[in-house]
Amino acid sequence: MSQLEVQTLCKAWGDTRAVSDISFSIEPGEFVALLGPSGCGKSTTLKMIAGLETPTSGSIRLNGRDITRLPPGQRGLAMVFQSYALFPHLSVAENILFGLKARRVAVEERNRRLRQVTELVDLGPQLHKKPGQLSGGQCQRVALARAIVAEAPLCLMDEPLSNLDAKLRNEMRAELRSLQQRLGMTVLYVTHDQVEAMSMADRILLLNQGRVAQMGTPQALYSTPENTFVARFIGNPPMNLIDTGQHRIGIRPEHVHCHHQGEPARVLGCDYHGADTIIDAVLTRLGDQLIKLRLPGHQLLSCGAELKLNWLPEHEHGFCAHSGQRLNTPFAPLSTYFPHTESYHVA
Ligand SMILES: Nc1ncnc2c1ncn2[C@@H]1O[C@H](COP(=O)(O)OP(=O)(O)OP(=O)(O)O)[C@@H](O)[C@H]1O
Repeated sequence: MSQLEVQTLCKAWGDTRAVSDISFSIEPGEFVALLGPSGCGKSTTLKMIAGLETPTSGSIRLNGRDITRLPPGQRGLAMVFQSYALFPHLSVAENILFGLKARRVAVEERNRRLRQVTELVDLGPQLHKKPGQLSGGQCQRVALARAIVAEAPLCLMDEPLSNLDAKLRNEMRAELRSLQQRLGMTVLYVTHDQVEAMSMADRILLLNQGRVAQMGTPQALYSTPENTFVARFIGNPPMNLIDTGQHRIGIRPEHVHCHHQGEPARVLGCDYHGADTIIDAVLTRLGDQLIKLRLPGHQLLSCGAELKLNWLPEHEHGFCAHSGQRLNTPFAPLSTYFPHTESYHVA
């Protein structure tokens, strides 16, 4: 039985349809990232699962129990918020144990869980401090500890790392993921950051305009995007989409090579990233459509330089020019215009 089962969930405010017919399930111990651009309905979905927003229609089941209309306190869920939501006048220990006290869990049991969790999140020396005396990363650990001691069947996390600086965020991602795996926690994690979702999640639920664009493993979304929205949202720089009139052909920047035979292109500029260089060019025989390629190392190509670009036919993704849906039927690949031979790197 799935831990969480969401069926045809909808939320509308007047004419605004924030969430339309969302269905998905989460298995026990799974880490699912709820990903999508601003305004796609992530928070609304999370709030409906938490009981902070009433669905217009649809159902939510937790461990087989229908919780659609239950008040938040009776759902037995743990939550970690972006703002940490710590009580400033309570100590770290009191903050961590607040929920257990409210549920009248026995003192011995509370202390046992506190000892266990402080070791897990490395907060031992901070237990008597107030949140105002802690760093952002430590506050985040307190919020995590509070969710862990709840031992809830599902933990909802709403952009919990977005207030941390880039370095700490990276460290906390790895820490959080390893804790979740060690404890077998089931997590639904809201983020708008595809790197976070790709690196942490077992599966990603990608939303677009209140609907499910695709749900699957990070690899599935990357290698077989079901539509042009997924193709462009996952991957940085995004997948190139080239209109051929009949179809839209997708090619990832890392799959484009410079080649002595290939589609003529003119360089617009280079962006050096250390390990590689992103080159912007236009395809001169295809209406000057923009194409990006990722080449290893430091590439110095001047604006206006002429290139020939090629890629393997199996790296092409075909999409319907009108609906943007992935083509399951064979399509005429662009790369048949020029036979593939050994590629070379730009000097
Ligand atoms: N209380 C409300 N009343 C009316 N419209 C709302 C309300 N809350 C959200 N919306 C609308 O519903 C849509 C989805 O909003 P939601 O906050 O779920 O998006 P989100 O994906 O979480 O965005 P972000 O990443 O910016 O937080 C948006 O168009 C938003 O304006």
